[in-house]
Amino acid sequence: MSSDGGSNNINTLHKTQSSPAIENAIDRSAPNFTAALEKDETSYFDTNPPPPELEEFSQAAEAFVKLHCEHQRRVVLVTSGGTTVPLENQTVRFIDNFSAGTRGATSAEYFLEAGYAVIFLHRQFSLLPYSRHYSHSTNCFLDFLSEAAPTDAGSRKNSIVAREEYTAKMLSVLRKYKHAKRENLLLLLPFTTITSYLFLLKELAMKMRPLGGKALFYLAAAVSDFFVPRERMAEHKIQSGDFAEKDGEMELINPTAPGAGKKLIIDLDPVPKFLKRLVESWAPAAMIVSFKLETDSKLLLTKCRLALKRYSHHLVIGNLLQTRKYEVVFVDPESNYWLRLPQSTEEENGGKFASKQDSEIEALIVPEVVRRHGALIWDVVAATRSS
Ligand SMILES: CC(C)(COP(=O)(O)O)[C@@H](O)C(=O)NCCC(=O)N[C@@H](CSSC[C@H](N)C(=O)O)C(=O)O
Repeated sequence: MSSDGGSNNINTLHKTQSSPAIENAIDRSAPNFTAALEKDETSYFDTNPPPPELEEFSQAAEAFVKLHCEHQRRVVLVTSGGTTVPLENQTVRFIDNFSAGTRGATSAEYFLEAGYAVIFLHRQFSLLPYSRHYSHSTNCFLDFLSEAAPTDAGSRKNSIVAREEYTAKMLSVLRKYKHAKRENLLLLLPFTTITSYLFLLKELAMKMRPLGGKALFYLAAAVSDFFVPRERMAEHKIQSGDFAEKDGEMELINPTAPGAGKKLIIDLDPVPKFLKRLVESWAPAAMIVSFKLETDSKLLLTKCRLALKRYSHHLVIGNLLQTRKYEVVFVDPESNYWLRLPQSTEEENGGKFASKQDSEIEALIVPEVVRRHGALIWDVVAATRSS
């Protein structure tokens, strides 16, 4: 990947998808993306620093799991938002993975309504359950308030109705949020970098072991596939020119030499594919659901099936970047089928324009995941009774 003055803009990439730049972007000589083995796990966690908050979050998760074990409650770890790949140790630049956090935050609300306790491992400052309705919203609540009292009766009535509708919805969200906090049903744990995410995912999985089959992993976070190993990480901000000390001052070397405004060539290593370690070692009794994000519809099903084969977990939910808000595909070892929101049109709504979809796709996704999790728990109970 190079950033040489914008020649890699989206249009150029789209027209020349098979350009040399794209072909050479990935080192095909390296072995294919294989699932991480125990040695990869040891190597990664021994050579990368844990996040400073690891111990604090581990203790919070342990207390949270203990409380819900006592209540025989199911606990879901929802991961949400994108992980970053820092380019410098004192980070000024980083590579980010796309995710607003809508999938995770919305799903967490539906899991809470289904009676789960939720550990919400999320990208810092991304959308959160309940506050998502207002925190990043484009239709700011201030738009519903007017500085001056409306003059005519009609405007007065519309303004009151709008305020009442808005207040009613806000009260409903507020009551659910307050209940979740009062009953300690929602634990919010933030991450930023890919390394922090992986340390926390492993630690939380270990802390969730007492739940046995009542633990569910719902991996909606957009996880980096590449990173800069510590030994190749620049300590300070990467400079576009070279500097040297002269008479106690730092001076720019050859400011006019060719290549003075140098290209930035980034050399990334693949992130070990830890999903296999989660399935086999970190959370062997839990149900594990991962999401697969693609932009090319021709690839989606194949990539979902490849993930299932590679990681041997229970379910992959596939989605396309451009349609992720209203359709997903459930892929398990036996079958695959689509869940789609009804697409409302102006006519169907009696001429009253409705948004492209009338509800949230998570209202379909989460109940189906909950059903499958219940069936899995029952299978284990039945097997235990018959043995
Ligand atoms: C990110 C979105 C699309 C939601 O978007 P927002 O609502 O805006 O937040 C989510 O639905 C999704 O596909 N999440 C998963 C995306 C992802 O990175 N999936 C990985 C697989 S799961 S991460 C697995 C990890 N790399 C490993 O193998 O260890 C992939 O597609 O490759």
